[in-house]
Amino acid sequence: MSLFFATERQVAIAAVRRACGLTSTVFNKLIKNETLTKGDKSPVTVGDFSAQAVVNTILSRAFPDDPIIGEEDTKDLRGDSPESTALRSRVIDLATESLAGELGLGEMEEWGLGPKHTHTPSQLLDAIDRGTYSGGAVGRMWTLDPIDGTKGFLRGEQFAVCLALIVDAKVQLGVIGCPNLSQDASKPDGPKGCMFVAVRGQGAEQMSISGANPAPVKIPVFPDGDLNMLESVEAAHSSHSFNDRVSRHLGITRSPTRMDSQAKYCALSRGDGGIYLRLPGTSGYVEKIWDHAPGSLLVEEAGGVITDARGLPLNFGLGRELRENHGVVAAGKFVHEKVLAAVKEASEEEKPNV
Ligand SMILES: Nc1ncnc2c1ncn2[C@@H]1O[C@H](COP(=O)(O)O)[C@@H](O)[C@H]1OP(=O)(O)O
Ligand SMILES: [Mg+2]
Ligand SMILES: [Mg+2]
Ligand SMILES: [Mg+2]
Repeated sequence: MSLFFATERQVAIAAVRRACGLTSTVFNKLIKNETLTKGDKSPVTVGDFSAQAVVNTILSRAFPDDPIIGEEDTKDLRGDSPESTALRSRVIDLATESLAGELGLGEMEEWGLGPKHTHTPSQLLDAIDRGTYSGGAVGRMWTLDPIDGTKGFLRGEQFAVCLALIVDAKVQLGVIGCPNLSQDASKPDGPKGCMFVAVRGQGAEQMSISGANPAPVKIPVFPDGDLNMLESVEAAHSSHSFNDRVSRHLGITRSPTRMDSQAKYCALSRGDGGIYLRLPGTSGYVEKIWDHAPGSLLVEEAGGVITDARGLPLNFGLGRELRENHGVVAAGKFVHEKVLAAVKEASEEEKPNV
């Protein structure tokens, strides 16, 4: 096997693993005033901020020249109000505790990481703000969603820690940690917590969050009548009624599986759902690159196809947003074209969706 991106893969797995551990700690201890509502009305918790501090600290030590496009920034943490001060100190404590753990990376010492190294509060806040890079079509850059599906996280349902390496607008590596996803889809009450790792040209695999039981994932060929749709829980994030219409065109009778976050891409990659469809609602929200970069590579490396609703490739080279894309259609390679045709038919019936 080619060893392209071997170090990046190892570091990204270690960083996502650490952040997954942190999110579980936060969930068990989250108190009411540790959640804020951002300008776009979406929630953000101490978990989102501290997970971004941890992942960005690890990435910046291992790859000091790589810029990072992360979802969060410290605007709400740097103020002097009692709320900001309390939030800031919780974020710093959580990140400090998480970074003090063993990372299992050979170069840890050399990079100034691991149990022997401390990080000052201002270094941790600056690490969060390493995520403010504006992106673009040229060069290496990481993109991070420290908690994708914050609403799912708060409900105790699906969420994901999502990290990808983009080089010249192409996703080369993607790691998604899903602490609440069943390791075996056929045993929903069995052990939970999986990580999905994809490297371009090297395939996709699932493992436990600790790295145990790695196994390749592949989208199966679904017999007709066995397909089903994966979609958001939040109706405001994508149109459920449009998906129903597409399902009718495809003759799908099974009810959709609703799940928060990029866990949907993970489910698709292992055949736990045949189609992921995400058409914009009416709010004018533009999708962000960190919400699709690792998931898109996972789907491709698992043998699937991903485009927008018009059949165009997702363009990760236009900055922080997928500005020129319209929705997302992901499915196995034998199904994708049929889904696009059904989306077209459905949208002709239901302007103004596409
Ligand atoms: N109005 C919106 N429309 C679409 N997606 C949104 C909107 N607000 C937030 N999101 C983002 O959509 C993703 C989750 O959607 P879903 O779970 O439905 O797939 C998350 O990345 C979430 O951000 P966040 O990372 O803050 O949770
Ligand atoms: Mg958010
Ligand atoms: Mg997020
Ligand atoms: Mg997100």
